[in-house]
Formats: sequence, structure tokens, C-alpha cells
Amino acid sequence: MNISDFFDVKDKTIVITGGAGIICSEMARTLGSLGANIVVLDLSESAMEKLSKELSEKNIKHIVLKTNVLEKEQLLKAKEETILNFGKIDVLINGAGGNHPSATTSQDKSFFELPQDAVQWVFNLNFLGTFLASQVFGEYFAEKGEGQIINISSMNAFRPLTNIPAYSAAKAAVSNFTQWLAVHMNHNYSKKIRVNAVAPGFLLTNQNKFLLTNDDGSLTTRGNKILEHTPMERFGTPQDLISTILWLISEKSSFVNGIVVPIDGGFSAYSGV
Ligand SMILES: NC(=O)c1ccc[n+]([C@@H]2O[C@H](COP(=O)([O-])OP(=O)(O)OC[C@H]3O[C@@H](n4cnc5c(N)ncnc54)[C@H](O)[C@@H]3O)[C@@H](O)[C@H]2O)c1
Ligand SMILES: O=C(O)[C@@H](O)[C@@H](O)[C@H](O)[C@H](O)CO
Repeated sequence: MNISDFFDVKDKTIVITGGAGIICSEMARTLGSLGANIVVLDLSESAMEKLSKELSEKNIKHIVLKTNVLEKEQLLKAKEETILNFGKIDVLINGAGGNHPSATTSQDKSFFELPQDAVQWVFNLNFLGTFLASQVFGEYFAEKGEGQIINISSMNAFRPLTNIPAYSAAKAAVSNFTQWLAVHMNHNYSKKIRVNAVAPGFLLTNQNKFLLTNDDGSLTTRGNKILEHTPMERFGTPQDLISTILWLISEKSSFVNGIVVPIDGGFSAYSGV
């Protein structure tokens, strides 16, 4: 057996929502450089333009489609575009997600004051965005009889983190939905459909900058606390996620279904004592 077969993504078509973000653009680059067809669905045209230029320079086969994961019509259009371009879809990575300052408690904003629309915004982006994309691409996988969905959960799904009740609850819902959909797809459609998730530890990205860094770039008290509670004493990098993504995509992991894999430098294992 050739070990490279374990990580073969050549000619697989991989759709990545939030694909122009910090974590998921690295998936686009690496999976693309290994021969996958990359489909980036994101809201940010400027980030997609920048990424597309980079992918083109590396001769990575890709398309970028401005798509809001909260608009089912746009997702359906993206599915059609993808099939038109690459003939098939193999993997959906539900990467669009993140927290929002308005749904975060602080010294200036108590839990009792968190606005309903901010809580709804966070819940929609993380949970509903994953749910709707899974409906649209999951239906295609059900018709095809095979396919894979990889969701992005978070440390806050295992135990809620202080200050971010909406983001914590939404990611808990993503983990729960990962298990639900894995079972549902096998029971009702095909034993060759798998749904798993990764739960990254803490990476410095756009959506959590306001929590982890001060204006001068130094770490906040929260940022330092995270490092103290991460046995490896560092933040994660987008590259840290890649080997797990490759493993989950691999046909060699065909019996792995409905799991949430922590990639966190030991954060979730540490009691703090
Ligand atoms: N950074 C971390 O520490 C961390 C840890 C655990 C999980 N995550 C999760 O990883 C994923 C990627 O986040 P990131 O940290 O790279 O953040 P990011 O802000 O760099 O990327 C998020 C991307 O999603 C896109 N997006 C936002 N709303 C969208 C919508 N409605 N439709 C389509 N695209 C939309 C944004 O334009 C952006 O490109 C998210 O699900 C996040 O919750 C992040
Ligand atoms: O400090 C925070 O709350 C954030 O950095 C985390 O919520 C982060 O975005 C991850 O989701 C934690 O896994």
C-alpha cells in the first residue's frame, strides 16, 4: 500500500464556505496544491480576489463565487456553478462562521443587555449557515450516494467560554448537528456519506482579534489566559488543521463518521490545575 493514497485528494472537488477567511484559505491553498478542485464561497469579494490571484499563480484549479451561506438561493446557484465547472462535488467544508463584538459581554455590556439581533446574527452565521449549506450540498450527496461534509466547531462547544454565550451555543449546535446529520445520512440515503467536524483551539484571526489582541498588537488578559491554558503554549495556525482535514477526507477513513476532532494543543484536555 502506498502511504500517499491515504491523503489523496487529487481531482476531488472541494467546496469551502468562508473559504477566503484565514483558516479556510489555507485549506484552499493546501488542498488545491495537492490537486483538488477548489470552490471558494465567501461574502468578501476583496478577500476572494486576493486568494484567487494566489491560487492562479500556483496553477490551482479553482473558482470563487460570492455566496452568502444564509441565502439558500445563492447556495443552490453555487452548487449549479460548481457542477458546471467541475462536473461533480465530493466534499463540503462548512467554514463560514465566527463571533461578533456585539454579541460579547464586556465591562461595558452586561449579559442582560446583549441585543437580540446580535445574538441572532452569530447563531445564524455559525449554525444556520452550516445547516443550509448542508441541505443544499447534502441533497446532492444523497442523490449521488456519496460525499462528505466537514464542519468547523470550536473549543466553546465542549465547554462554553466566558463572554461569548451566542458563539458558544452556536458552535455547540454545530457539533450536535454534525452527529445528527451523520446518522441521518447513513440511515436514509447512503452508508458512503460521512459528516464530521474539527474543533480548532485558538488561532489569531479576524473574527477574534478584538478579544485576543490590544490595539498595539500585544495580547489581552484573555489572550494570555488562553496560552496559559494551552499546554503547548502557543496559538494554533491554519496549517495545524490540514492533516486532520486530509485524514477526514481520505477514503481510508471511511469508517470515521459523526466525530468532532479537537485540534487545540491540549487545551480541552487541561483542567487548569
Ligand atoms: N480563529 C479561531 O480561533 C477559531 C477557532 C475555532 C473555530 N473557528 C472557526 O473557524 C472558521 C473560520 O474562521 P476564521 O477564524 O478563519 O475567521 P475569518 O473571519 O478569517 O473567516 C471567516 C470567513 O467567513 C466569511 N463569511 C462571513 N459571513 C459569511 C456568510 N454569511 N457567507 C459566506 N461567507 C461568510 C468571511 O468573509 C471570512 O472570509 C469559523 O467557523 C470560525 O468560527 C475559528
Ligand atoms: O477568545 C475567544 O473567545 C475566541 O478566540 C474563540 O472563541 C475562538 O474563536 C475559538 O472559537 C475557540 O475555539
